[in-house]
Amino acid sequence: MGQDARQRWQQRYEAALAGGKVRDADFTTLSGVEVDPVYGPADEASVENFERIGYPGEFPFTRGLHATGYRGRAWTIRQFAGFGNARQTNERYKMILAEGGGGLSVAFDMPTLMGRDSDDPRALGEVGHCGVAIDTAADMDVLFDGIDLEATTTSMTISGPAVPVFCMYLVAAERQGADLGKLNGTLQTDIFKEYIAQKEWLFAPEPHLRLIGDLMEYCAANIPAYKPISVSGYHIREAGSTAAQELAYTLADGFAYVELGLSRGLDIEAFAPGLSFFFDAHVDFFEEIAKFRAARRIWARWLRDVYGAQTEKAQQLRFHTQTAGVSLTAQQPDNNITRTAVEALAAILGGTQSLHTNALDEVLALPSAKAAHIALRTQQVIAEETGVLNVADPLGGSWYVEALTDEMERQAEEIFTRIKDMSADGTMTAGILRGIEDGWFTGEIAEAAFVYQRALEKGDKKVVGVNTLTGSVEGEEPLEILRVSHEVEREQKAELTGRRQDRDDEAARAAVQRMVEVGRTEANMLPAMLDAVRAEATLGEICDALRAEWGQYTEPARF
Ligand SMILES: C[C@H](C(=O)O)C(=O)SCCNC(=O)CCNC(=O)[C@H](O)C(C)(C)COP(=O)(O)OP(=O)(O)OC[C@H]1O[C@@H](n2cnc3c(N)ncnc32)[C@H](O)[C@@H]1OP(=O)(O)O
Repeated sequence: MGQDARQRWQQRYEAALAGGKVRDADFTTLSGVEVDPVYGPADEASVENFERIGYPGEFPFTRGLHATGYRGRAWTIRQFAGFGNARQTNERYKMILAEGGGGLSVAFDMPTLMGRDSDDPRALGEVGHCGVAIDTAADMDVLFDGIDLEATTTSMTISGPAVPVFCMYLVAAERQGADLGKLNGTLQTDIFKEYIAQKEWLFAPEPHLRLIGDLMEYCAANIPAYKPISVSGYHIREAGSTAAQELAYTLADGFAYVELGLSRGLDIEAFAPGLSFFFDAHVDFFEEIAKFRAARRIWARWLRDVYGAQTEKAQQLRFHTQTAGVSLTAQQPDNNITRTAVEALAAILGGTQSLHTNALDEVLALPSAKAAHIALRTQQVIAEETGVLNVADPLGGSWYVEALTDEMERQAEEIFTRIKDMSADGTMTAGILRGIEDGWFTGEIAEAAFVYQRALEKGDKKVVGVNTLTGSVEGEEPLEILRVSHEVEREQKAELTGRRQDRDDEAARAAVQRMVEVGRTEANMLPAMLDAVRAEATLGEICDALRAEWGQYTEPARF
């Protein structure tokens, strides 16, 4: 790379400028000082292994994906939201978009996340509580009523029943008259992290991975901009892992999806850009920034050197970030605004593409409208007032941040080796599946959580309001909590009964049966699943049919 990395960056930047890809905005400090779009060493040769750092927009992307950084485009403000029924959530989305939110992010309720209908006895008491209840494509129509799906990028956080829910989304877009090939958005789909940390699975890994393979194939062929998998470290971290474990397990899961795509004969240049990532931004500011920078570098290196991706688009790690829910405290909850702001800043300085900031009351309940508003404004204050959009990777070259980035990478590589050592056939996939079966991941995470908890109890690590500076704060008012009425459940069940009555029942059942039959062949299941959804088959009916066919997953017991 040598001395001319800066020149290559300059050419890229100028090309972007000439192409109108740099926003027309004020890029000076508050006091009016002109600042460059990026900074680097005067003499690249004087920095050991400078090519591991480089410039933004160039392999290995340690300093970011784009030569222009946030001067080209700021991160997407994507607030995760959903509660009650589709109508209530639609109103919240319209509020988010009207207030400057850049994209949507759907939170589903627990029955939906588990592939159960709202009238399933197991859903009792849960309908609409931790997210929105979606039973059929008609609910999706209401969820996105008045929101142009072709023009809005939407993320859907669902993994077990991701594929049928995605089919409902496509059908809703189809009914809006959207060109499906132009849709852009993200589906979580990451089943590995369910087995490792979150535990919202439906079937055993094997049939599940087949379905995910079908989804990858379908999207790469038909909806090129869509990201069918959001490989998620967030839940691994929230379960108690360290930053390096979060990084390594997540990237290893990502490698396994690459292996899945390759095993299906898909073109890595076409499907790798559809793998996006989702990380936690915890409260240790510098460690988190280092983690994000290391993530980009490791991914680019492995995609190029191990899996043979040639194009930059296929080597680039794109990620969404959510501030750390586990860092929030029920004690002195107003302090959560401060924690969230610091964590958001870490994500931004780490070069995130998309960001959710938690509401101060999320430790207690779903966000109230006021708390959701403050969380949104937190991102906007950072974006509009602090100057962070002016300079790409402003901490690049900091001795501390570079050393910590190297350390994150070293630890992650060590973990990859341990996972590979568990693999019977040398693939990352076999190592991960073995680690899941043996409870290795859950054991490692539990151990890390234990070490941190002990440090908290000894007072080596501190949390304000919890183990230091405790007690009530003068003038603090009790929080107003959002409560979802049980009425929602009654209404949603009545709605579902009505839909079952209105549809051609025979046609819906036959379509589900056809989908099951396609599943017995090697053909892609998505077209048949789409037909079932068009016939208003419910999520529970589709998932039950697949559960009956493939069996349910039970976690191996571990003591
Ligand atoms: C905890 C909770 C739970 O479990 O309960 C959860 O899981 S919540 C989980 C919630 N999950 C999420 O919200 C996941 C969100 N994920 C995403 O939005 C995506 O996967 C993402 C991370 C790739 C971000 O996508 P995005 O569309 O918002 O942002 P992008 O950065 O891709 O930007 C959009 C377009 O602008 C382009 N672009 C961006 N910046 C620049 C620049 N400086 N110069 C030139 N072009 C640029 C990109 O290449 C892209 O174009 P082009 O498209 O042409 O390349």
